[in-house]
Amino acid sequence: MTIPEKLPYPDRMETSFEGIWPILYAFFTAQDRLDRAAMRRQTEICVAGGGRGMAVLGLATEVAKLSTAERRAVVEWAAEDLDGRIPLAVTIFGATPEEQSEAVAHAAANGAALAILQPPRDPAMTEAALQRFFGRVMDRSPVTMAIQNAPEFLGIGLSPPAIAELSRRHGNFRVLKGEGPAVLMARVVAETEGRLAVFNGRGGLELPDNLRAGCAGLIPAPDCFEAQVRIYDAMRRGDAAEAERLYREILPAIVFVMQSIDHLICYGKRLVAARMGLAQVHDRAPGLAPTPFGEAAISRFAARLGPYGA
Ligand SMILES: N[C@@H](CC=O)C(=O)O
Repeated sequence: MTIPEKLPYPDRMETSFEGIWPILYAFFTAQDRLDRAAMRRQTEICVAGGGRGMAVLGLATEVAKLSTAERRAVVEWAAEDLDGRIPLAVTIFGATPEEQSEAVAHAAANGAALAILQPPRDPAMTEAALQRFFGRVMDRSPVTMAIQNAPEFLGIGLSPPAIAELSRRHGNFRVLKGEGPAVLMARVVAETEGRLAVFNGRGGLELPDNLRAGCAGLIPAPDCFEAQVRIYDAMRRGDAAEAERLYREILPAIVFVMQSIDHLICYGKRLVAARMGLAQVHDRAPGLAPTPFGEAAISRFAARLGPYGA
């Protein structure tokens, strides 16, 4: 795909980047193909449960295990299923700026409001080289840009001052998707001086404290995102006591699931499947195999959370 210098897509700057934007898991069939029906069902759940937006192709979507054709299918299905009801954010995966620019153009052509650049999986890359890499993709992008900063999960990332510098250099870099403690998010918020809407992930760990730190919202997997929408709303109307009460209810499930990304993919996906009424989960290798103990825990959490409303 050729990337035109200036792309004819509409200005999407009006999207308000705040609130809870659940990110889809990748569900597979017994034949190891993406499960179209389960992907559609997740989108319906995200809309019905009050997602302010929806995201695809992050760590929860197992982006690194998908082929280019599968990544494109996930974006196209999400756009088709959302049908403009809430905005779509697409995580961008690729080893070179050119590959990432092609994925950004594809996301934009499918109406994405936000493209979230994941660093290339090259832990040897210096911070300055990573800034240049992101900058090259940002300069050619027709959509609002974010980066996913998850050094603990990806082995590569930017420090708060480097994020701030990148945001000063590139006016279309307006959102940060972090995966880190609330204390770190507070630093990023302070250093970027209001230029970025800062989201955290990590399944929603520390949600009330993330909001106190100045985060605009959260990009969690859908495990218990409707409760996170209620927590977000309670914090925004100043009812911290209610937010903390709701947070205490979901915290055991979040802690259980969010032990690592492999754990999230194995058990978080099973929690969503149980809540959706999906009888079986087919894992794509390589990945963590569930144990009977883990599956029993997921059944307990699913019973406590109940089926999704949609
Ligand atoms: N933000 C994560 C999910 C967990 O919070 C992602 O990128 O998938």
